[in-house]
Amino acid sequence: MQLDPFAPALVPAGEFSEHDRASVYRAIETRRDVRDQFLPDPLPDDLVSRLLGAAHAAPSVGFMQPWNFIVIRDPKVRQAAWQAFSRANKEAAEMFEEERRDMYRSLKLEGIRKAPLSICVTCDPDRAGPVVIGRTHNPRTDVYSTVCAVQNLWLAARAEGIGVGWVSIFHDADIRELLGIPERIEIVAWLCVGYVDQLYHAPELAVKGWRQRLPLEELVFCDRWGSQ
Ligand SMILES: Cc1cc2c(cc1C)N(C[C@H](O)[C@H](O)[C@H](O)COP(=O)(O)O)c1[nH]c(=O)[nH]c(=O)c1N2
Repeated sequence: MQLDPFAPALVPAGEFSEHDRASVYRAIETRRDVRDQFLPDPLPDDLVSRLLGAAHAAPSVGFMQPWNFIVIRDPKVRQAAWQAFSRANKEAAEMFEEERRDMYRSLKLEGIRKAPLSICVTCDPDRAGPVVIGRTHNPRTDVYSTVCAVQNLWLAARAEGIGVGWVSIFHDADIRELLGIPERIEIVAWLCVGYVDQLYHAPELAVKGWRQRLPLEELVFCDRWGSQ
């Protein structure tokens, strides 16, 4: 898309009404990682386009826009992804200390088959050539940018009544093979996406006693690492 050369480059920032502002914070505060609450209703194409548009509006290093979105509806592909998850999840359980293992196994950590749609988000490190503004001294900023796209999608989905669940318990090679992703492309996220009518009031891992939200004051330093 070409920019209109006659349009003013700077426009008034505009104000958010109190209601607008509250809506943004409400989306942020009530966004949840969804695993089991997905409804089977299919997502209309225009809705999916809006979510992808929100993702594509994310900031990116040097305006690199390194993302791709693989939209997966085929139940056979989702079934195969679930099998890959199951294999990795069995291995994952073994990595936790014995006292935590049973609890880990009791957690639901994906909604791959229940959600009618999955979106695999990838990062192309070569999208903007070998030298990119802002990435010259930290090559990982391409992935950071892609994660910003995921978060935009997640928040837009919340406002649309759509739940999103991020699944990362996979062997990279399994997903690469399943979706035909070339080696040079980085797999960033597998997102389960679907309508929801109920959400946990707090992170499910907190509700289930796995881990609680940390006090913000402990995470904020003044002027120097460790100084509060
Ligand atoms: C990079 C990354 C990877 C994962 C996640 C998140 C992120 C950011 N989360 C979701 C995670 O558990 C969740 O965000 C936290 O527990 C906080 O809960 P809310 O997102 O606030 O509901 C997640 N959840 C899950 O059930 N299975 C998973 O494999 C993953 N993987």
